[in-house]
Amino acid sequence: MITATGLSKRYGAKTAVNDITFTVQPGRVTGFLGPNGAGKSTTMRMIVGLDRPSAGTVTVNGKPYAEHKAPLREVGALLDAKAVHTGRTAENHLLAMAATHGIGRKRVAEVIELTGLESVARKRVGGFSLGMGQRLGIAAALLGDPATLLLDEPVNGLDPEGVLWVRRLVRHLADEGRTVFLSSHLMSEMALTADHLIVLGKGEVIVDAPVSDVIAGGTRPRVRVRSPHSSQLADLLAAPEVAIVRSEGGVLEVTGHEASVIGDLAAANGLALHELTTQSASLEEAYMALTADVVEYRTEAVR
Ligand SMILES: Nc1ncnc2c1ncn2[C@@H]1O[C@H](COP(=O)(O)OP(=O)(O)OP(=O)(O)O)[C@@H](O)[C@H]1O
Repeated sequence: MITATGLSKRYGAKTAVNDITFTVQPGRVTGFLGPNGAGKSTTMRMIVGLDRPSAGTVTVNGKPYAEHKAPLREVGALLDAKAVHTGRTAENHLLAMAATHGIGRKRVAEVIELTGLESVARKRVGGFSLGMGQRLGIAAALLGDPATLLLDEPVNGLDPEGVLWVRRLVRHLADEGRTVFLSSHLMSEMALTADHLIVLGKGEVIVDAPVSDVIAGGTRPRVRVRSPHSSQLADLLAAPEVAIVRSEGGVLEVTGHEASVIGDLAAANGLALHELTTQSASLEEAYMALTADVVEYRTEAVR
């Protein structure tokens, strides 16, 4: 479990993190989101004692990181996959880390296997691709079999098979009762991986809620209807709070009516339907709506 209470970090005049309070619960995957510069990396660094809070506290499994006698056994962190001695082999890197905590060769071999690094374990890390570096970072995070995992952009640089592997791995770790806290800029991936979301904007928590609530709250569901009588149907569906977009092939995109209402209305008027689908809203849309006011580095629309 990770608990932040009134946590702040200032760099000179710049407030990177402003009085945030949140708990990352065990047994579920919590996604950590926010626009560039929102304070995610700063928060993660404070969690693992790499940055000192200007105010407030953050604990991992009940204690500040620095007070744990064997921190690798409490929290495994993937913060910067490139922060590895490039002259070492992957195996030697893991053995060196393991030695600081009295972790044996057997566990090193286990995490190498778990992360699919067997074929490159004796190669120098300097020659690793981004994806291999990520796998090594995840292997290092898992080394101490920790109850809490902190993964900053774990799918960065991974191929589709690697992305799927991370998704399954974090799900498995959460199902074992561990606390999993991960950041990603890939909303579609986050929607598939996380159970709960904490969203930062300009150093403050703007959302702390289940993924399903975030998606449902940020967007109105759309229903796609296809009918040979689409014009007649559109006239019947028209109402002040209802938006209808007509497309080719007798397709209507309806916002403001549930699929059941549309189906019943069509049946009552003897209008055949060839398709009636509720389009699930995307996390990306909900996220964009939520963070529209807190984006610090705005880009111009491409013309
Ligand atoms: N060492 C530092 N000195 C001064 N300012 C800093 C320092 N580290 C971070 N900042 C500032 O603090 C703010 C938060 O940065 P942080 O890297 O935590 O954001 P982030 O949410 O991780 O962003 P990104 O998605 O781009 O990684 C930014 O405005 C950043 O410029």
